[in-house]
Amino acid sequence: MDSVQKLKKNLNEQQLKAVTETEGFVRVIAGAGSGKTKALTQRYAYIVEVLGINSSNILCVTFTNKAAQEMRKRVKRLVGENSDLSYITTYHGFCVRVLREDINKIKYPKNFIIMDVEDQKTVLRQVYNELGLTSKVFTFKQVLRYISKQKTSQEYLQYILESKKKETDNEIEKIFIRYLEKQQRNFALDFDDLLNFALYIFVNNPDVLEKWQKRLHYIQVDETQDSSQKQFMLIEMLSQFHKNLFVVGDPDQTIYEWRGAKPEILVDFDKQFVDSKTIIMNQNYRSTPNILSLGNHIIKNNKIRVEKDMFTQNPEGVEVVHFHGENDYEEGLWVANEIKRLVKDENCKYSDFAILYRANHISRSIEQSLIRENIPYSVFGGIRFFERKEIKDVLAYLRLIEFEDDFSFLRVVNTPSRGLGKKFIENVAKIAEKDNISLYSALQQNINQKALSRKGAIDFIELIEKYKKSKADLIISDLIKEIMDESGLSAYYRTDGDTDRLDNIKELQNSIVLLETQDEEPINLTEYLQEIALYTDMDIEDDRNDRVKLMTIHTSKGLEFPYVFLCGFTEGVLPSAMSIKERRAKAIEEERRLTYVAITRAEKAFYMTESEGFNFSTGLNKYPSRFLFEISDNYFVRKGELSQEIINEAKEQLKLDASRQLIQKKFDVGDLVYHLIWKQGKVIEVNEEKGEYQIEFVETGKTKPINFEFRGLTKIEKQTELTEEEKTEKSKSDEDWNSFVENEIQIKQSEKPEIPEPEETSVEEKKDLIRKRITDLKEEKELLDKIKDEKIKSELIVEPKKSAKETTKEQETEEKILSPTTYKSNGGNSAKPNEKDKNKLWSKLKRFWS
Ligand SMILES: Nc1ncnc2c1ncn2[C@@H]1O[C@H](COP(=O)(O)OP(=O)(O)OP(=O)(O)O)[C@@H](O)[C@H]1O
Repeated sequence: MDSVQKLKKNLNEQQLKAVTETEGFVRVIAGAGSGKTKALTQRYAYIVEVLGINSSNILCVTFTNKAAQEMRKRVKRLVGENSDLSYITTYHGFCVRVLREDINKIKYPKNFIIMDVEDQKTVLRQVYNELGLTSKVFTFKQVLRYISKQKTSQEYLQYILESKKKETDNEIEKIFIRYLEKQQRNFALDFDDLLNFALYIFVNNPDVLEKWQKRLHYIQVDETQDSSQKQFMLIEMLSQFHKNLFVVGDPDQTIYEWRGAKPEILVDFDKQFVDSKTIIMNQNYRSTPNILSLGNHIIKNNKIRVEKDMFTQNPEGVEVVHFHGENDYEEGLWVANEIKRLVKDENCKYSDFAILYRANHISRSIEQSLIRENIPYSVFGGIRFFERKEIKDVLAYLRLIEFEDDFSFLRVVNTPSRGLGKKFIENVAKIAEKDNISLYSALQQNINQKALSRKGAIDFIELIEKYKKSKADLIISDLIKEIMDESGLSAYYRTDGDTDRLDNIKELQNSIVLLETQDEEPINLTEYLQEIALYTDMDIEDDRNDRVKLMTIHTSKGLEFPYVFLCGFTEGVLPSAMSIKERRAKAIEEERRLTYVAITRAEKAFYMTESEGFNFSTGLNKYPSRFLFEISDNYFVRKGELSQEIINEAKEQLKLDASRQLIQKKFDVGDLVYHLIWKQGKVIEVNEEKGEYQIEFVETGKTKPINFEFRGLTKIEKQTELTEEEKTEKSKSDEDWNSFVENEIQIKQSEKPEIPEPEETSVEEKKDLIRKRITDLKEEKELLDKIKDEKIKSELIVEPKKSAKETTKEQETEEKILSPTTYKSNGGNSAKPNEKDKNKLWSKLKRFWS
């Protein structure tokens, strides 16, 4: 067989097209399981073997290092050992190649340093020392996030590459500037710099750009849906000479939009490159028709996508199953038993199973069931639930209170930091050894000794003693809550900025509440800790390769497994509470794509499971995911009883959310608007499908996409300079506005609240609610005042007045409500708004609260 035949072998018609269409701009929309990797590697080999192009003239960009390695391995099999495959790389990898060759253009040495996160932290440590800061002000994590955010724009390059100086009073900005100075002095580049520097060199050195353009005859991009704007800008620049650009991806599998991925690059590729060709690879080789139709059925509900229906010629297979449990214990147990049954009846291995979830904390109940049922498992790209730091910390507090053991003492005595260092612990240890007592007793009995009598130590002893006395009066879930608050652990994890840790602790509480509500007898702390100890010390003898794999859906991207369980298919988990709260149609679409990714990982069987109970993250009862209700009954069979009552409640909840989500556009093209940060701008595009405006801001000259529901945007009415008389009127009306707001607060305090509150709310809680509402109301007023002040201060662009027809009555009222000064003219002589306006205002404020 000659090499052409070899490379065309086993390809379907679309794959063959993708392999042989080598010239021009080509886009391949490759659905899940359609053999994208196969097409990409064969195409690369085709260019080398059949067209005779040297591999050093082909750039192939992948999304991860792992994908690049895999691809190099496969290509090597096709083209042999001797080709240079170093241009099969990631975006970062390619930028390093460019910089190694051309960084001297910006007077950096070719042996510049690439910093990893640890190096970044070392630099920050130095900066903190110099500025006399501690991590109490900002954690490294917060600063690193800030630095990365600043580096999404290229502005900072002026400070390191063009020696522009910057003064600031802002603490975090000061840290950033020092960090940049240190980077510059050491010729050190962090990961964000790699792309920015390469782009900077290309933009400012046309000769360098041309050299690279001419060198790279063919460019291939994998997972294009996950590329960011800047990454694609680099590719586009490079492809401008030979104009051979091949992009492949699946917009339905975009799951990194939150991190800057722009699926539009792939979706609108044909618009950007009008002569481009599009190939749709829609034959799936991975899954059964049942699994695939479920995926197709769900993803159809997304609006931003390229229409494509996947098909397969694989045999029918078994039905998709939905299991509903009464609680997460039942859910986990059902999954474990189903795995055991299949291993026994279908003769499959544990490694054939993957358990996927949206959020890490979901693994807790599943892990407990797997351990109980003696099923070996490993957590892919993560840590087992009971081995996570935060869980161990909380349990150590409980253990110390119950058992006073040394391990727990050492773990928590300085967590969070109480300023008790190594020397201090050594002193305690000496006494413990001499008196043959526990470390805790040594400290407690000698707390008045000079060497031990530190504030941190005294507080710690007081805290533990308090709970040793009161533990009998508290249920364990309350005990954890109080410890978290009083020990400072809650605050510690909150400032750490890692919400996953707090979610995991809530999940631990959740599991205890479940135990407490299930058992008639109150559970005893000793028994509980002993049971938990079993989970932290798993000693199942097993073949390390034959284990069930647990992982998040994000980690599962690009992988395939015979049997897949999607667990925790619960509203508030998938879609996540955050995406629901943000109320962005876009965020919900990304969550739907995650569901699609999970479904399409399965080859033989797919299960979706969820359960009733209480969700600590959302503070609400658990209901099945909204996506489950999007699936018609004929696509799956149900196991476990899902009562009509739960279905009704869940749908009611969704209706509530939907009514909140129906956020209409408030502005039209041409409207002048005011943004709290970027000040004055003009709406130049309204995209109803995406729910966003494109706004060009006067001060920065930049255009930004702003969501419809963003509250910090107000319309600027046509306004001319106020006369003195008008200014006096205005200030009078401001007083009226203030007294109106005060008055409203009083009226509302005395009225029965319009928003129904749970019956069991205590008087204290009600007071808190009211206080919160008053604060919110005041904040709303301050916001309005600020906008109003700015409006008057700024020199406004005068736009031709709109015709009455263009502005609807409703918009008028809405805008009047937004603008306090309009009350003056609204009711004729009366400065106060009329009843109708008051009600409108009130409902607006209610919306603001909700
Ligand atoms: N023409 C073909 N004939 C038979 N099997 C194929 C063919 N093309 C691909 N496959 C098989 O289909 C499966 C999916 O392929 P691959 O992993 O490349 O898909 P993908 O498009 O990268 O999927 P995803 O985007 O969902 O991760 C693999 O097991 C692959 O070997």
